[in-house]
Amino acid sequence: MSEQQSAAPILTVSRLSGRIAGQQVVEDVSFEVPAVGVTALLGRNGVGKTSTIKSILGLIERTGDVTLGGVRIDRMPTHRIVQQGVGYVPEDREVFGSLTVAENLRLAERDDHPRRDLVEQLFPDLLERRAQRAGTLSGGQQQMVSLARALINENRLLLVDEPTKGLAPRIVDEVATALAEAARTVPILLVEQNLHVIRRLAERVVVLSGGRIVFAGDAAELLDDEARIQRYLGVHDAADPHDAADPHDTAEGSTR
Ligand SMILES: Nc1ncnc2c1ncn2[C@@H]1O[C@H](COP(=O)(O)OP(=O)(O)OP(=O)(O)O)[C@@H](O)[C@H]1O
Repeated sequence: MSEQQSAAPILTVSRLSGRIAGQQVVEDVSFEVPAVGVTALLGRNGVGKTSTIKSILGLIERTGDVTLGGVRIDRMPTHRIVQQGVGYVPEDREVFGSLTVAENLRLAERDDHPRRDLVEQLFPDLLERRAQRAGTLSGGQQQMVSLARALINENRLLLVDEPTKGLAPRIVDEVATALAEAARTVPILLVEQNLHVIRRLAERVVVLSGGRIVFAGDAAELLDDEARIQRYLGVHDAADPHDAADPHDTAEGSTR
């Protein structure tokens, strides 16, 4: 077992279930996230990855035990979970489109000493675009804003949901590089479909299938097993590392 995996978990999820509009979307799921590195949460479309993240955050009705650094958070409202040090980068980015990049970042600042230097170092492009309205940024740039909003505070864990979805290959690489840098400062639970990105970033993977965890362990062990990848994810680990990406990186990232 690697040193990283032997570290005490930062997040423990035990018998977690989640419901949306009375329908069970997460069923009795248990897994751990180590206190260092990237853990990828994988599974076919619609299996409940986003709903698992939302259940952890209390964004949907849930039951089960969730502990952060040994402290139960499953009875807390979302804002208290965030105050405990859980950063969230949602699937649809959710930047404020009519506000500037700088305003988006300022609104996210929670700490007395926001980590502006880190954000500027990780995302120099955002520094140049600080006066630009976020709604006019490309999808990749909006993803950087969303990541920067989570990184500006000192968090104990980041929950990052499909950060490369719909981005062009070059932008996928940039987002992956930013995540790799971020992972040096904070553990990350990452929902991601792009196997190339998972291979690059994740030390550990947790796979959801049929409502259950069917694999939890070394990323390399799963990624080197073509038959299991096909069975669990329904995809090949294709030679073209970017085959999951949309060829267009447009300014269509969601805004509000
Ligand atoms: N707001 C909602 N109302 C009703 N059903 C929902 C809602 N959101 C999600 N679901 C259902 O919950 C199930 C799990 O969805 P979820 O988005 O968690 O899956 P996922 O694994 O993240 O999928 P994907 O990889 O496609 O993003 C799906 O069957 C989905 O249709």
